[in-house]
Amino acid sequence: MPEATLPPFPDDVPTHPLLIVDYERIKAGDQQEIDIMWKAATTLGFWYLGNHGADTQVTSMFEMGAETMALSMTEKLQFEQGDDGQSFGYKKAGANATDETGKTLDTAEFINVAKDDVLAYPSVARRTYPRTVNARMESTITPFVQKSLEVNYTILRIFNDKLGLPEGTLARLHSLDEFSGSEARCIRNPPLPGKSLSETVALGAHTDFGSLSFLHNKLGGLQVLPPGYEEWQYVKPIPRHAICNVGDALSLFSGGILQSNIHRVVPPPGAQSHFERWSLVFFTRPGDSVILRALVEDSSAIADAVAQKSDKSFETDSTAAAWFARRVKNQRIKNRTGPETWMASRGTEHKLAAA
Ligand SMILES: O=C(O)CCC(=O)C(=O)O
Ligand SMILES: [Fe+2]
Repeated sequence: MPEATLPPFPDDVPTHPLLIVDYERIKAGDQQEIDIMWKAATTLGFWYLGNHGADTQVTSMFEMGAETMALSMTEKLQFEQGDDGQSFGYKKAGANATDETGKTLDTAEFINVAKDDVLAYPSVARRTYPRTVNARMESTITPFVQKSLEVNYTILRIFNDKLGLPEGTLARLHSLDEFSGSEARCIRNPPLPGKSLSETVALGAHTDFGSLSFLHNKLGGLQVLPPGYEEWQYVKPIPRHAICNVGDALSLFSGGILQSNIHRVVPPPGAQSHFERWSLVFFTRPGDSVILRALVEDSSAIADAVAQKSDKSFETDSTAAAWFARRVKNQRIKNRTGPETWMASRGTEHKLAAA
């Protein structure tokens, strides 16, 4: 759907402001701009990123998503991610719980494409995909993934420096040569007019599992629960601006200096609620074998941060692959035995909430 036909985000709905960061400036080393991003990443963990240069790739990815979601359910289900903790592939709407009660299911369907399959194409690295994905692998998905990798590795390089880590530390933990959970995701959420908000949570409250998320959306619906707030706050989409956020892995590596904040997706507000909501994310996640723990030996700033939070643990004893599989698996409603299953799908939000 052309953007011009979508109603604007209503002006009587409160939103949570995010800092705006210019990608070209941080890439060029502009310290003032880097300080803005650092402030955002160490407080809420969310910021807008303008001037990222990915607009064409994003538009094509939404076309790929529309072509994929238009396939028959029978065809899409051949590529479903399943109940074993595998993220790559198609996820049908209603496959996941949205809270500990297990009473409401998610309303979003999405397609996840592994960066490993994109980089290996036409060889199959992790799994196969619907024909609409294969048809656009070279023309659309590879350029989007390459661009997203460039953006996220630029941000990782800057955080590496700010955290006082030896050069290349974060890059090595996210090596492109190692299999990882990094993936591109295109999400479709249908309009559900007349249903109450509690029945229509598109994606339940969560922190992102990996290190960095590069998100593109057009309609409202994304909400954050900033530290110290009791009510969810909408994040208003700004045209041609991505929303970037820190995930649990990077928060753990940094000893909690970088913040991985809880968020969820609900139907778009006001007149926007009558429209399908599409969003697109590239998730950068650590290499599968990397243990998620604070890098205390590599940075005195991280060691100090951990020492100051003696009531929190930044040692997970978990590889990135196991962390990711545990969380994906335990939010699947098929695997639910009780509230403990939901708790088993959680990340750092409880441990770090009162930091
Ligand atoms: O659709 C959105 O705006 C956010 C999606 C999200 O949080 C996720 O896929 O992890
Ligand atoms: Fe998320």
